Amino acid sequence: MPTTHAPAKEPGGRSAVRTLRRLWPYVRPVRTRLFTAGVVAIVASCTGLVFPLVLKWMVDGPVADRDTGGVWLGALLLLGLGVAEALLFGFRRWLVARPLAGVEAAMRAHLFRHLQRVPVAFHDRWASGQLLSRGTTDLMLLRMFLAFPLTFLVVNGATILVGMAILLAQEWTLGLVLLAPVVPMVVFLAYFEGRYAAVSRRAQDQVGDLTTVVEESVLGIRIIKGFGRHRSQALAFRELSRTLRGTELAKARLLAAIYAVIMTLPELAIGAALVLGSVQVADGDLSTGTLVAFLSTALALRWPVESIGFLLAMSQEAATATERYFEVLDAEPEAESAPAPAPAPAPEHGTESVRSTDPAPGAEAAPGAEPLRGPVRGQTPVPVDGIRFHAVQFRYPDAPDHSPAVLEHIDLHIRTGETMALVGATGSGKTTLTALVPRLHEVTRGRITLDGENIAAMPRERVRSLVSMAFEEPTLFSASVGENVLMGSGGTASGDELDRALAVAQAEFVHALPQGADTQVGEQGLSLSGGQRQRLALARAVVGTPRFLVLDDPLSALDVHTEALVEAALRRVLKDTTALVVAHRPSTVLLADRVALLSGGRVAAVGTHQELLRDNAEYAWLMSGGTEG
Ligand SMILES: Nc1ncnc2c1ncn2[C@@H]1O[C@H](COP(=O)(O)OP(=O)(O)OP(=O)(O)O)[C@@H](O)[C@H]1O
Repeated sequence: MPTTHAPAKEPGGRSAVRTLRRLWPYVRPVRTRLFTAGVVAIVASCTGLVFPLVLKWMVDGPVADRDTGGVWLGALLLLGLGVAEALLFGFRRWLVARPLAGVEAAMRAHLFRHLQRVPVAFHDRWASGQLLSRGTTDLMLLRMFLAFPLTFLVVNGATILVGMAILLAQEWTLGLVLLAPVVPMVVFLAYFEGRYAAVSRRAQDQVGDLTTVVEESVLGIRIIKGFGRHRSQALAFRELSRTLRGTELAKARLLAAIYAVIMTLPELAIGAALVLGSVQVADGDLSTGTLVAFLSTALALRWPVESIGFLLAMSQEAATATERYFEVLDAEPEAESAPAPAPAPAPEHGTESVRSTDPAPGAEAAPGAEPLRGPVRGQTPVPVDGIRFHAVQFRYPDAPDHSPAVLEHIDLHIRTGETMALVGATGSGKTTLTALVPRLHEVTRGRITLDGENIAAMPRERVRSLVSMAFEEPTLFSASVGENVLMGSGGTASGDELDRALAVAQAEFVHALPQGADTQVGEQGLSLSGGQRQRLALARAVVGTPRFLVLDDPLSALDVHTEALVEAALRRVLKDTTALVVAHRPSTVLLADRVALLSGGRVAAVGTHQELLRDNAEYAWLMSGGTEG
């Protein structure tokens, strides 16, 4: 199964440090704790460097003098140091655990909020698995980075500096021998950082692709089983996991090379220092205690040095995770008022004025006149104009530059109280047109008005409180039936409203569910039948008596008997509202006062069902059961 990739950027441009700096706003609130934890860890780590000094004192003092009491004192001192070190490290962990879980939660909440605010077109472009992996795996990597590599790169760096100072102070010639590998190691690490960045980016993107396949397989399990596609699905999964495995192995090979160098060079230096030191002790130029202390300090520095490799690797992965996280957060959220679309061109011949030949209910206002009547908001009469499309053009944001627009020169007027059916062949643009009314997409040209007000200038929330929708694919959420339905009124409608909406949608089956309207519908409402889901989606659209109703083929999954019942109830609702209803069947069309025929993204004709049947061959063909344009 092909997966849609997130529009991923190649790593490069930004350095890991610059990328990671973007985490600062999230880390800022916990900076004091993080800083304190860093200081505590440095003290704990440097405590480890006192061990060799105690050893030197013991070897040159009590051990050489055969002073048992002194040896016991040294041993107690070592024990005390060990306990102090362990307690300090424990304290560090306690300091960071809770605040960093908070940072992760805040980042996740921010990501989720942002995903709700980006335009629908963003979700059309991004694979859900990519978004999921950014909200889970990547954020976990970031928490681990803040808890561990960030602190320990500083702590281990400080420990190495203090340790080197102690070594140089004890015996500077041997100290220089240990310092010798530093330059080649830095050059080597710089070279590998870029390669590791590229491969870790690839791996994290592939985790996103894999997540997408798993998600699709779980959600589409019925199709997969029904069509016996489990083998091909498993094959797609295996292919992707094999690719991911290959990338992880490439990562492991790079890490192995880094480890090999980071571990071998210091070991060689320690070996050389041991030989050189032994010669100096034999020559009497160095005390045995100093050599023991020197080598113990060098060995104590092994872990801080060796850990640099994987700490850098984890930091690089965190930088990639940060980059991936901000790729989503950098996506522009929906602007409150839409960018000004290009001015509408002069209406072409044969648009609304020509086609609206019928004397349909809710007579057309005289051009230029804006009658004030109808529904009253508070005490102020509002202009009654219904839904108007003025020379609307629409092109999907990711469509190729010179491709034709999906909708072109749309001039339509759905008068107040009128129901207009939208009929057209598959792919003619019906769903796209309906999505423009609640501003799920912004028109690229022209404008749409609700009671004379340009929706592009209205707050999006207001548009959506005026316009209610039911989509062809009825999506329900993991919540109770009642919550799903009341969502349509923004949660403000009463229990009576709920009952009314359920009655309208012929969804009284709800009362027979185990807990009535409180029954949980399960993920995506899959515990209900298709027709039941569609009726609940319809109830959600009509709850709270919306001023404007947009229904995208709302009756497609109902049996003939239920359809007739829903239609009868819907007819009552449609009387009090202004509605645009996508219809494929004559029975749905008959709910409407007038019909607009959409053909190739243009309004080809507007009239009553009878008129269009008589005058328009395409319409007659569509109503007789044709589906392809
Ligand atoms: N998110 C999208 N991005 C790009 N193009 C799209 C997108 N959604 C739909 N299209 C294209 O827009 C055109 C109109 O699609 P639309 O879904 O509006 O048609 P429709 O008339 O509702 O079809 P149907 O009756 O089959 O539901 C199609 O060519 C389709 O490929």
